[in-house]
Amino acid sequence: MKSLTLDRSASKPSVRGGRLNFQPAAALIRCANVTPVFKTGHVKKSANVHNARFEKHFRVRCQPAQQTSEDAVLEEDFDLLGTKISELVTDLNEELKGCSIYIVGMMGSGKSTLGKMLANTLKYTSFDSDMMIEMTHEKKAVSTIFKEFGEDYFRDCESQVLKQLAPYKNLVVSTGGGAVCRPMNWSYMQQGIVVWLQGSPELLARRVAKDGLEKRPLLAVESSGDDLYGTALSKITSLLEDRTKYYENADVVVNLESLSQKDTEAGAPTAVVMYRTLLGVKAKIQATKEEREAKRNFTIENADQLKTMRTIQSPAQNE
Ligand SMILES: Nc1ncnc2c1ncn2[C@@H]1O[C@H](COP(=O)(O)OP(=O)(O)OP(=O)(O)O)[C@@H](O)[C@H]1O
Ligand SMILES: O=C(O)C1=C[C@@H](O)[C@@H](O)[C@H](O)C1
Repeated sequence: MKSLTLDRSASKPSVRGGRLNFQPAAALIRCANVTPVFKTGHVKKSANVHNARFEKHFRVRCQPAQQTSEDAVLEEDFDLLGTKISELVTDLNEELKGCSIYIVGMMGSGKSTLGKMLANTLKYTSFDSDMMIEMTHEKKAVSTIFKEFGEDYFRDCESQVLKQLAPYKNLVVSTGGGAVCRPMNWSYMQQGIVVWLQGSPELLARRVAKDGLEKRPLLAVESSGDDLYGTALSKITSLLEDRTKYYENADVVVNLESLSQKDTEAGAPTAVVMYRTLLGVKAKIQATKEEREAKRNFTIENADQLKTMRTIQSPAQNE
């Protein structure tokens, strides 16, 4: 299989056979001074990695970060919101044990914005996969990389970045909107807790239209005339239809809509989104613990239960 070698000094990335090499991203990670759970290369698995893999098979799917009537109050009262967030963070710092958080969602859902705030709050290190790809490509923008090298190449870079981040703890990683579409990327992201920022196409389109579509190559291609909102809305609607099945694999779903009249257009403020995220992460950890406990305490209580269980025959029985 051909692989990419990205060289900081090369004007164009080269493609050659052999092992994948993505040194520039590794350098960025080293600069951030974060510690890996295990070293890449000779994989010496620590107990934490083993646990992460173990839990992957017993995931509690899509823990929704429920909105409550209290949310509306918190959107109006940021002092109270700050207190609630501090309380949650104190609890979570104990329970997370450094488990990384991966943020997924469509363009404009606020992954980069939330990622920085969340990392700051949890005292984690924030990484933005789009930004890492840009920094390792002579500071070429994502849209330029799409134009010069194509989407497939960009997706390979994205997978490489996620692969390199996977062994590390204490990270908040804001992923690219399309990262969820490659199954391999899930094996990297599921080393941590995956949070989906879910917003309506209308909300997302309003946000990206406000930014302009140029820096989002999948929207810019389709851009027609001055109706940025209409262009964004139709493309986002169709992308979301294709991608929802992938986003639904997330551990936590956070609704971006606002409950307050004044934020209806823009969506819930980032601090509120962070509060919902922390609540969802806490619920996910709790649900995983309960699930594990239930498996540990599993007992056969009556004969009916046996009918629904698969049995494995020993070789002697087969003879
Ligand atoms: N909670 C929020 N309320 C209002 N606007 C927001 C909020 N969060 C982000 N935005 C705005 O939405 C736009 C997109 O945000 P951001 O770049 O963080 O999203 P993203 O999910 O990382 O997007 P992309 O995948 O396209 O890079 C920005 O203009 C940002 O300022
Ligand atoms: O939704 C997508 O496919 C993308 C989202 C951005 O974050 C970038 O990763 C890129 O523009 C592609």
